[in-house]
Amino acid sequence: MLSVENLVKTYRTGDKALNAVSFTAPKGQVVGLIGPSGAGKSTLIRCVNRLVEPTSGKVRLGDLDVTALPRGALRRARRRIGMIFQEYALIERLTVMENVLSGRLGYTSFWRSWLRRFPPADIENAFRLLDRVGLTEHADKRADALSGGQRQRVGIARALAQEPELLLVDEPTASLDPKTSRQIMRLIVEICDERGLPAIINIHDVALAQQFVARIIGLRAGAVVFDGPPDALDAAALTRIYGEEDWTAMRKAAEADREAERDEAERLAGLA
Ligand SMILES: Nc1ncnc2c1ncn2[C@@H]1O[C@H](COP(=O)(O)OP(=O)(O)OP(=O)(O)O)[C@@H](O)[C@H]1O
Repeated sequence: MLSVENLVKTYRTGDKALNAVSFTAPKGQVVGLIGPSGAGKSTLIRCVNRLVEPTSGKVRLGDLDVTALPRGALRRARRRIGMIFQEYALIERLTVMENVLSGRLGYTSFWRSWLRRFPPADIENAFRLLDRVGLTEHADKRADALSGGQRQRVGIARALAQEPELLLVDEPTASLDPKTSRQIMRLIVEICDERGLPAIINIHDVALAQQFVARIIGLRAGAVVFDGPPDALDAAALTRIYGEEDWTAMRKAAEADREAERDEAERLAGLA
């Protein structure tokens, strides 16, 4: 379980990015983090693994107080936290398999990893993960030969190779088309459910968050102004989070995407 208590981050510039943020995420729960630009979503994700040092407050992962760890222990603790990024952060010239195995680097001795000799158990596990994300036949391809959706699948498999107890996911679909975005969101949510992994997903696309995650946290100016299931995210809640905006237009765009996908499925069914 992840527990965030009264987290505050004030940057040196005086920007108060987080203002007493508190929530807990039990095992297997995927939390969609939404909010306007500058609301503090990235800061929150980065404070959880202390890529950004919180000014005050606590982050606990199980019985581990992440905020109290000295540097060395923090490095070990970060292995327990998998990250998935918008731009995938793959090593382009390495193969899919090598990228997945790089998730094991924190666990393997320097020389073994330098010689790229990973223990057989790690390699077997990497094959299982590639199978789970649907990339078995691409294991030997270079990362730069893959499509965006395939690259994000590698990013997911690499994060899972760490055997994390928490996933932090930063805009995983921002570079993907709507259909691939839905496939990636579905995959992340299914995997978290299978593994009992809690996750926080920073996501701009409200409709996509509503479609896939069980819980949404809305941030505005560093404070939690909504915390609930997707159904409770009505116009009033959206206005609390984003201010006065035209949500009807956004919803219509999402519905148009879904309709296009249904039409395409019907067309393909007709051809079969
Ligand atoms: N390194 C930094 N130094 C100073 N201020 C920062 C820094 N990073 C972020 N901020 C400020 O903190 C606030 C929150 O920023 P943050 O990037 O966390 O928001 P966000 O919700 O992730 O935005 P976006 O959706 O645009 O990525 C903003 O006012 C931003 O200007």
